[in-house]
Amino acid sequence: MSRTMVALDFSKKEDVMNFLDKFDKPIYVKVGMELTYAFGFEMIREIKARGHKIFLDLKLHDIPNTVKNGMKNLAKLDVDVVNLHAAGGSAMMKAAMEGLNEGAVNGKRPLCIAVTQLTSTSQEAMNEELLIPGDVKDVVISYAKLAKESGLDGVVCSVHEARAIHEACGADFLTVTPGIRLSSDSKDDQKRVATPQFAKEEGCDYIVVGRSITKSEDPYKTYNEIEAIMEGK
Ligand SMILES: O=C(O)c1cc(=O)[nH]c(=O)n1[C@@H]1O[C@H](COP(=O)(O)O)[C@@H](O)[C@H]1O
Repeated sequence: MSRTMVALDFSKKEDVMNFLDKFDKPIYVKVGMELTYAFGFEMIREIKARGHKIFLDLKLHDIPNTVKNGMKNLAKLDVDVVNLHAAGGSAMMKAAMEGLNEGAVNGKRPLCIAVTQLTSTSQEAMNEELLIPGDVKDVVISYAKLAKESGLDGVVCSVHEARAIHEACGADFLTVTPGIRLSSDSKDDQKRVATPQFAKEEGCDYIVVGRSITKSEDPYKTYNEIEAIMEGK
């Protein structure tokens, strides 16, 4: 199965389906706020029916009881991965895992990963706007440790932190890395970016790629080129 999760950040349902029509084998896709808020969970069922794996990226962040019950309902969708913000703290993350276990379908719950610091957050913004002192890498590692202690399966981080997270939390602790750009691409709103090649070298388990694939001239070709790098072919 693919190590490239394609962010399906499309505004029209037909664009999603046209994109998926190009693939004759299952891939990993990420469904986020844009699609879910526009089309609801029906979209999840349609994508699942085509055999694709789904990372449902709704980044929960609320009081523990609310997150627990929200996660219980997300688990019932039988998606492969869900996420939350580590900034919600250990009580929230532990509650999320309880909810996921309660909602598990046939004894199988989705994997749960914690967003550490968004890849659109720069060192300066973290220190000066969010008032979190220190080095962004150290903060990401400490959030990753908290997520691990809270029973989560991994984190969302930038490529630049993935190696240190594996060293601190173990090789099995998943690192899922957005902020991926080809060397010719614009960074857009992302700050902590890296190429697929560097992600592969740093041992990232999965990369999340949106615009570099979906806005490329030939998305199918670009996907295959990126996936070949991740698979080391
Ligand atoms: O949780 C995420 O997926 C996520 C976390 C993060 O720190 N940064 C980040 O970009 N993402 C998501 O990854 C995707 C990146 O899209 P592109 O910048 O177009 O490749 C978007 O759907 C974001 O919502």
